[in-house]
Amino acid sequence: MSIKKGQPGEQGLERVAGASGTAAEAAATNAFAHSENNEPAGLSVSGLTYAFPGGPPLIEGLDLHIGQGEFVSVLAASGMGKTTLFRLLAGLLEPQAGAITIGGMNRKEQAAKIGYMPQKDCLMPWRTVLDNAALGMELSGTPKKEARQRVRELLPDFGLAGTEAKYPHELSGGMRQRVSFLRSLLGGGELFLLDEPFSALDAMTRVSMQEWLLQIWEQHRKTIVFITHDIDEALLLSDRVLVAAKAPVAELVEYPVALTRPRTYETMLSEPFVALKRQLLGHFGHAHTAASLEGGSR
Ligand SMILES: Nc1ncnc2c1ncn2[C@@H]1O[C@H](COP(=O)(O)OP(=O)(O)OP(=O)(O)O)[C@@H](O)[C@H]1O
Repeated sequence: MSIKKGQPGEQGLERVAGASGTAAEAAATNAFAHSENNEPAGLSVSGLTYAFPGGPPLIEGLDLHIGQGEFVSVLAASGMGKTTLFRLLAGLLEPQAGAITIGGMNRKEQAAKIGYMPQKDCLMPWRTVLDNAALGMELSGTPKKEARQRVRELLPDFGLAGTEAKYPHELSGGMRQRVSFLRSLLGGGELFLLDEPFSALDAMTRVSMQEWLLQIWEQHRKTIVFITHDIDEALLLSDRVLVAAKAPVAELVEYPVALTRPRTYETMLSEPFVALKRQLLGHFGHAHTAASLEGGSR
């Protein structure tokens, strides 16, 4: 099974977003855009099937393609198997059937390109920000001095200026997530699987992290697959939102998000944004909420 289109969009919302010309151009001129073997990091999944031992299938015959440089969110009800899908993509679980390729190559050969970020960051508590962030580069063979220099150059972009000698326990949740992201990026990460990375953050920090992630993505144009329960977050960030229709997950319904970029929090107040939100609320059966967004008080 494959991705199917969501309900027809409102006026101006039909453009199928994806690895656009601008994304490709950005990739061509960006030092981060390709890792050493110069393969792009589009993700393809075909016939993916998984069940936990003794359990019913959670994912059955799923096909999926995410283009190089795309930002795609996955929305689904709790327990549908989003984290399981990510763990399969990251190679932490083995599917019973199906293939996963990255840049046309088997996922296993591309493991170094995958940055999997679970909800809780996995920083090493005994390492400073500088040493945590440099770890990815060091593991991929870059001399320590050079890795540290690269980290120092990028700390300000990641909102981490002045933190290089700090330890994880001295940082806020948002700062820890940014160190973790920087480590993956510098380690050659091309495809980022972000599993509700902001869910543990307070509302204000979450907003600034969303804006920060958009800015970093626009600079570096990595491929990002993002799990969230939050429709606003999915729409603000993504080129496409994929919704799991029913269990087992055999197909994902696609909602292209053709809102202009760069996007900021103001975008969420715009009419096209609200129109898309109405569609998604409708998808999840919140007909009353969707109707009230139309201005009615039914
Ligand atoms: N190790 C495991 N063994 C058996 N069943 C599991 C295991 N891990 C998860 N499950 C089950 O698989 C289903 C999908 O879990 P998963 O964590 O992928 O869902 P999810 O969509 O990410 O949920 P949430 O949005 O609540 O995080 C759930 O019913 C869960 O109980």
